Amino acid sequence: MPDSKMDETKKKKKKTAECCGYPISIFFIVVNEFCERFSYYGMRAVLVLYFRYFLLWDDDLATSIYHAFVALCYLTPILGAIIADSWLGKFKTIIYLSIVYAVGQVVMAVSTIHDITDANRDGTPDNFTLHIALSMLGLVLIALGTGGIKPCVAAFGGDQFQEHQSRQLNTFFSVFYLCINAGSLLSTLITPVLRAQECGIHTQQQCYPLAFGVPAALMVVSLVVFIAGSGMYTKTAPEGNIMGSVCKCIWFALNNRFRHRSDIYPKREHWMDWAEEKYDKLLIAQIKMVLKVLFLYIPLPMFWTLFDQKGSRWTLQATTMTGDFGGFVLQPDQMQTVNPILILTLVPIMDRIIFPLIKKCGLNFSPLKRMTVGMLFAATAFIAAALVQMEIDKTLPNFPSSSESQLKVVNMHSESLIVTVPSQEPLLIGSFESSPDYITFDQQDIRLAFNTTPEINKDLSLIKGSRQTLIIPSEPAEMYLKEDIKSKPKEGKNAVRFVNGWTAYLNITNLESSLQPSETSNYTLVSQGMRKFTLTDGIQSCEFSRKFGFGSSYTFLIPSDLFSTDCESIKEIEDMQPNSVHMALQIPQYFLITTGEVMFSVTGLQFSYSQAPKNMKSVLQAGWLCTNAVGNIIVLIVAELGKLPKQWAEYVLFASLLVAVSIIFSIMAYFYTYIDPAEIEAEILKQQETDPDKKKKKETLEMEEKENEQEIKQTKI
Ligand SMILES: N[C@@H](CC(=O)O)C(=O)NCC(=O)O
Repeated sequence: MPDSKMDETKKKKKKTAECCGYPISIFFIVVNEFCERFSYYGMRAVLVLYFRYFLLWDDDLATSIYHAFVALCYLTPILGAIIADSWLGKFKTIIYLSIVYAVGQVVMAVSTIHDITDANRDGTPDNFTLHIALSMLGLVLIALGTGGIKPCVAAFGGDQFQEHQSRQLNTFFSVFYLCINAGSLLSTLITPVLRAQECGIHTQQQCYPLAFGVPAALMVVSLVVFIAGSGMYTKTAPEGNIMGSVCKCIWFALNNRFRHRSDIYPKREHWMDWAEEKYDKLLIAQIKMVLKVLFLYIPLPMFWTLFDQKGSRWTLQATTMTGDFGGFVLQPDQMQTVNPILILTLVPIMDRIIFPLIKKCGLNFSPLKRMTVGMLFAATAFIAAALVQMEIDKTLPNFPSSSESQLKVVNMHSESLIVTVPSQEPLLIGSFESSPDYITFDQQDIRLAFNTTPEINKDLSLIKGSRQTLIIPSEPAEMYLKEDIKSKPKEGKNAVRFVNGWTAYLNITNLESSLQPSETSNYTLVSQGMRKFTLTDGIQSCEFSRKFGFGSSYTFLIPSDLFSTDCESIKEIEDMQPNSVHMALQIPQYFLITTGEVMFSVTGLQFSYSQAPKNMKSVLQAGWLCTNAVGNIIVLIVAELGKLPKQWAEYVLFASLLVAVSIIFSIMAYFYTYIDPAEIEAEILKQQETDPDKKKKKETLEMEEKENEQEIKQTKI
């Protein structure tokens, strides 16, 4: 850093106003972070639902685009860091990219207004392409904004502290993390509630504009708060195209090393020292510091690979559990809020009690050791998840394998039937009853015999890997196969369907279309709790109510005396039992992963700041965030493509991989020596002042740059 600039920064630092030992300016930064994280997590909480139920994408497309968006949010920090460190400085970068971010959120909110293209006023958009284009534009702007400012805000916060405030600096990173999680917790609770409201100009629909609009408003608030603190910040000036210089310097060192590969040249301590002929010692030293830390980051994505599965695999696991806590009911995706709640309690406990206690015991719990222990905690969380999975598996139905087929028989005929099934005892099925459970077949082509007069023999061709029900209507010869669901219904919902034994068509609430006599409806999904269905044939009607748990499936048989019994004669066949393992069993795994997160992530954030040279603080923060992006990409590739047949085995595999990676990381950490970048930089600057070669090197560099420029000009001519 040029001496004049360093003096300028020092002078500015002296002026910062303090409160309880902290610079007042950080108040604006943490409030800004709170609002920004509210905006980000709030939007994320309803994003998949928007894809699924507004844009009507299928599950796979919705989850892939969601993960790709999250990965992009953690890749763009590198762009933000380059802009900040080389061009605009952190302050301006945060302002400009926050504007991009807020615009993105507004575009996103606009894309969710169905009325803008709903010319026929049927409640659904007429021009999906416009909504998709707007939402993709919004998401790209959001990813650019949120990712771009992320490395700058943490580093900018760190810049507000002076040398004598190192204790407060560490506390700042913890408070910063608390704000992230307070924002995330509140928005994850609030935005789904906003979405559940109904709104619209021509027709009332789920209120996505409000669910996306509130995060957009919070982003504007975040920007205003940040600007409000403008007069109080310590702003370090950018130092020109530092990334360009870093790349050129590394390239030169590599080239020079290659040119001098013969043994006749004396070895140098570090390969970067081969840049000494041309580049400043300070720059070389700074690059060495950054490379050392980046090298250490190589194993870290594995932590995020496990951590980020709490939003996917663990939420899916929760859908196979019950969330009835007596006084309140927790939905599977709400289980994720346990993480920020635990962060809000664990960070102060760790900071105030656990870490000081460890220090008092004389143990050196250095940042890298903390991170290793954090990884091990995350691995244990996955072992806990595997144990929970084993408990769940015991209660799951016996679903068919890919080579098997399963069949159930439902008798809507007025008399009992004896059904002869290959390699089974004959089944006696009463009127309006079903066979006790699904029968599994290794073959697809089977022949069934029925004791009707005349006897019926039916050849069936079953679907491999499927569950089917053979419906025998009042006229047995017209029997037909209906495909059943073969996995737990999504999001902890319940799958229900009706078989119409009434003599006329029926309209039933929640069903897509009316049901003809003897027809079986498709499944409709209903949430947990008391649900009411109204059945009507256009003349008569009756109501049928039932309380549902989580993850069950039922076939309701409608008898011919439906209206005379006021719907009470409807018979239920339980195709899939409701979930019985309680979601509370997931708390230990959440506790372990969050403890791991506090040790790993909060420490990593501090470590990345403390070990970075002054002019590359944002770059290292970006490097740290990139580990998260790579982790997300690994989730996409490994977890989505390479599924193991047993979910618990996949959890154990991930836990083992993280243990292996943490061992490698601990070895790398053992050889890492902590540095004080400011001290090293000051030392080199001092040496350089007395170094006669320095001036010469600078002149050579300037001459080479001029020559390059001339060459470029000539080529243009
Ligand atoms: N614990 C997470 C927040 C969450 O998942 O709700 C966290 O702190 N992430 C770090 C971030 O910067 O968002």
